[in-house]
Amino acid sequence: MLYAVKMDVAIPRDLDPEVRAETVAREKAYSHELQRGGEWVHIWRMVGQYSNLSIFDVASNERLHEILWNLPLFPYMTMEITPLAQHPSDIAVES
Ligand SMILES: O=C(O)CC1=CCC(=O)O1
Repeated sequence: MLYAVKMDVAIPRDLDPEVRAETVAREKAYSHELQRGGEWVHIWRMVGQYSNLSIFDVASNERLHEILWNLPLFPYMTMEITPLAQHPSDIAVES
């Protein structure tokens, strides 16, 4: 199941800089692990924003929830989640 997830990050300005750096480093490592495992298919920076647009390919709604809930930056994020379906004009799937 494919999902587009827009993540807007808003880390409080007064967060301890060490906690901030450590949380961002854990977020990166967690993201890399899921990318290597094939569930986090794409991550794009949204120009001019502390936001990303990501594509996930996961087995279920529950699995996506688990992944997102465990993001180290989850407490500082707002997300918009869009389930994706094949488009009939996609030449990659046209028969
Ligand atoms: O910087 C972001 O957009 C938040 C984020 C998600 C995965 C990652 O490494 O950073």
